[in-house]
Amino acid sequence: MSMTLDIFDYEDIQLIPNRCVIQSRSEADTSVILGKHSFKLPVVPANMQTIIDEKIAEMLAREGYFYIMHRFEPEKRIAFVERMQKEGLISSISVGVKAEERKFVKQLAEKALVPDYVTIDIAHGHADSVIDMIQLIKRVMPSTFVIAGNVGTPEAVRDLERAGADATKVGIGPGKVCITKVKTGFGTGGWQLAAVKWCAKAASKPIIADGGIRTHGDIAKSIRMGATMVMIGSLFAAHEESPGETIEIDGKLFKEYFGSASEYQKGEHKNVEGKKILLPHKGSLKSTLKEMQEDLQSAISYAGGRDIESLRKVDYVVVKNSIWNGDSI
Ligand SMILES: NC(=O)C1=CN([C@@H]2O[C@H](COP(=O)(O)OP(=O)(O)OC[C@H]3O[C@@H](n4cnc5c(N)ncnc54)[C@H](OP(=O)(O)O)[C@@H]3O)[C@@H](O)[C@H]2O)C=CC1
Ligand SMILES: Nc1nc2c(ncn2[C@@H]2O[C@H](COP(=O)(O)O)[C@@H](O)[C@H]2O)c(=O)[nH]1
Repeated sequence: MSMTLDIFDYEDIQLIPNRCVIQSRSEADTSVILGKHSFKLPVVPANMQTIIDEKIAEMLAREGYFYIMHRFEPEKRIAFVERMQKEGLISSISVGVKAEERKFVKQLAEKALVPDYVTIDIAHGHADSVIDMIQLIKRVMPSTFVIAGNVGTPEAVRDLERAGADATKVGIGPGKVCITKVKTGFGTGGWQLAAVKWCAKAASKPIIADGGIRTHGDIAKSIRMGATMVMIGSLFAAHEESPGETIEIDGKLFKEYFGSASEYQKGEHKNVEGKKILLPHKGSLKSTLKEMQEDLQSAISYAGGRDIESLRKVDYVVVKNSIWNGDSI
């Protein structure tokens, strides 16, 4: 097979502006539809233990944002889904693929406790185990929207879609606390945006671009390359509400952010593919979400449109490592 693939990442791309048709950025509509629901932003905080907890999940659901609860306190998931559904909020959880996770899915179905969204969250999502899990969920809870991942190739997207996935999550190793690329030699780190484009071309259902987002502008770039939604860890870490531990160093506050495959998550040093970092304490999560929305509204105005769809058609240039040009925010 011969293939020509343009290789670039977020910092190598600039989108080209079009004539503006709105009077104010506040007119730009940043909402997105995923499954049966519409959300305020095409952005979801990573389903990681230092990024989201039940309190944040509830806040996001109430405020109209998409969320995916992590799977690292498995025993709490049934009560969580029950509570969210009782309160009329969207229920969105994660599962793995091991035997106890299959049992858990069957338990949900037996209780007729069907989450709106279930994300199958494992490192190497192009796997028989994931295909089996998609098929199980679709058999016992057909109305659940299944997100499967993570993958990094069109073949994987097609296989998971064929198995019944409603969306696939793209990104092997581009994450801020990821060490997969150095531990295994594999991944989309350094060319994640090109991988999103490559996978999106093969997809017939939504793609979620996962990992490597470092600036708000990267959200618009992901959408341009075919993503419906963007999953973000590091930009959502270290907020007032964030679950990670707060640490004071020389009078400055930091918060921890660790990988789901790190020893801090696993409690042992086995198959470690993640690390822990400390990030300067940020303000409130709500203020970051507000700024993200304003920046995306501005991006839509540069695209010459009124909504997210306008970002999908803009021209772009590849200018290697150009955007920082020695600057920082
Ligand atoms: N997006 C990314 O780039 C990455 C994300 N992660 C995150 O880390 C967390 C832990 O992931 P993961 O270790 O998959 O979860 P689990 O430890 O729950 O593993 C899931 C199952 O898949 C098996 N498995 C895991 N990796 C492989 C592999 N490379 N080949 C064959 N079987 C495999 C495991 O068996 P066994 O452990 O015995 O092999 C286990 O049975 C997840 O939240 C994931 O999203 C981790 C790495 C990369
Ligand atoms: N290789 C690993 N990837 C991980 C791990 N834990 C989470 N992740 C992935 O990173 C993104 C978040 O990326 P960011 O650049 O926005 O910080 C997350 O959604 C996972 O897909 C890990 O331990 N190893």
